[in-house]
Amino acid sequence: MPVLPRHDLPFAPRRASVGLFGGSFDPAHEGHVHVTRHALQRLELDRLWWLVSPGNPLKSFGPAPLQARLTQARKLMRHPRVDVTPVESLLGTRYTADTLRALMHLYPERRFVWIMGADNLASFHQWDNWRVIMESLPIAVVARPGQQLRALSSVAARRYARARIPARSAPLLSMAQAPAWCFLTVPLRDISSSHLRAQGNWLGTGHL
Ligand SMILES: Nc1ncnc2c1ncn2[C@@H]1O[C@H](COP(=O)(O)OP(=O)(O)OP(=O)(O)O)[C@@H](O)[C@H]1O
Ligand SMILES: O=C(O)c1ccc[n+]([C@@H]2O[C@H](COP(=O)([O-])O)[C@@H](O)[C@H]2O)c1
Repeated sequence: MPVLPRHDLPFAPRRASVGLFGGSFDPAHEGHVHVTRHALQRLELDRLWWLVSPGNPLKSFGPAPLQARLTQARKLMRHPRVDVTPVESLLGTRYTADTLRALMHLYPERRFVWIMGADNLASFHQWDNWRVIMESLPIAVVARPGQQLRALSSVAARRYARARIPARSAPLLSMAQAPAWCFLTVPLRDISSSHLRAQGNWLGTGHL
């Protein structure tokens, strides 16, 4: 994996709360934007970074080229507090646990929160070092159509049931000691990258 110059890493002031929203974004869509806007607001975040992944380690097929996904995602996600970044390429990491360890080392005193859709909580126990992730930083899980039951009955949700905080306390999540997680019920958006790819709307060129 190419390791790019680290001076391209995003900025966050010390003590800032920063949401980390990892994904393939192949392509990015309105569902991602929707999650981002709700997370910024409900978690009262100072910044939110999209971590456009070199490739999900659990997916057998590779995504479109990173540069094309970044270009398309940056056109779609425009917000003064959001950065769309290839952090994992810059750091040379692929697994989330490694990425988080590197970010926490590079950005001391920031309050990171991991953000993911409910489908990812359902399969979270298959991630590399998932318990280390759970115990490293607070996590916000955002509702996704058809995923609520799977997510809330998942291995991770059950194992960390006592670490769940109520949604009304979401503004406190970035200050909570891990393990701590919260399920955010938001208006549902039934949209996915796989659906857009199946429709042939995304050719992986950076344009939709
Ligand atoms: N419509 C949506 N509602 C809530 N969360 C979503 C939605 N779409 C994507 N996410 C979340 O965004 C993150 C990145 O997702 P990803 O880039 O894989 O998009 P996707 O639509 O799930 O892609 P694919 O269909 O290829 O699996 C994941 O945490 C995922 O759960
Ligand atoms: O670290 C892992 O084992 C791992 C396994 C599956 C997914 N992830 C991360 O989860 C995020 C969402 O992935 P995806 O492909 O569903 O968009 C993205 O940042 C991936 O790198 C991480």
